[in-house]
Amino acid sequence: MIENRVKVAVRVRPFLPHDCERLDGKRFQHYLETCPEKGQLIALENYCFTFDTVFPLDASQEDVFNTSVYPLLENYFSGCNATVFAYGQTGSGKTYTIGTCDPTLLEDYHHGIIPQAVRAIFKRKQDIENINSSSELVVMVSHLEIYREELFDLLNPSMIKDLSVRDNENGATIVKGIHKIRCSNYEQVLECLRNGSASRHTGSTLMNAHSSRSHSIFTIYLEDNSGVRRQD
Ligand SMILES: Nc1ncnc2c1ncn2[C@@H]1O[C@H](COP(=O)(O)OP(=O)(O)OP(=O)(O)O)[C@@H](O)[C@H]1O
Repeated sequence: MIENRVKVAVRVRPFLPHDCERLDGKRFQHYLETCPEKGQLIALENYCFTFDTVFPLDASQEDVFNTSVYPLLENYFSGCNATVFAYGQTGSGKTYTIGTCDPTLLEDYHHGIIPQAVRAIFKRKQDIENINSSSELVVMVSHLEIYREELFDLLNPSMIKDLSVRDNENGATIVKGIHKIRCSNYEQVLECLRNGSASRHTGSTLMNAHSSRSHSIFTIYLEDNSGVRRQD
């Protein structure tokens, strides 16, 4: 049986203090019920939907990372691409879960997918280098924003006009002209994430006072410059 390569995980964010204010004294009621054991979400007590994973309401950032993202690192270190993307209405918790907010302002417990993935990548890179001293793994990052159909290089804001989406000779879709920054440690990647996120278009919506009004793609590239194809 071929395993489905696209996996869908559902996270329902808990009620927050500002939700209570909006309810104006009315009783709390979640119209969604989660049933993590069966991977099901029940809406309005009647409609049942099944997904690869449904997280319990109290799932931590670490639970989400360990279940949905950590397993991808194995293939990532073997040279495969992996994408994690968050989809949902404004205020539903995409930014929080992906972790593009500045992690230095947050307790470790709130660190989202990107900071946790970066930590795991550098740890794994170090382990490989300890075993094999000729190993030369290079980490680079880019940060792209798509806003009103236009591309913005968040790590090089002055280069607005020169970006274009193309297929390369291997059939992969690339963003021509995007600036990649080489990073040697967790802190350097996080600085790129912080700087890029600060340049994003934001606004406020009825559901979220600090709403991202665009899509952003933070890419972590891993290059093996030792010339040896990795088997692990
Ligand atoms: N699982 C969670 N636990 C605690 N707080 C959360 C959780 N998910 C989201 N939040 C909080 O909810 C608020 C809205 O979340 P967030 O900004 O991530 O939404 P969003 O989907 O990115 O919205 P937008 O599309 O408008 O940018 C934030 O204050 C965030 O800290």
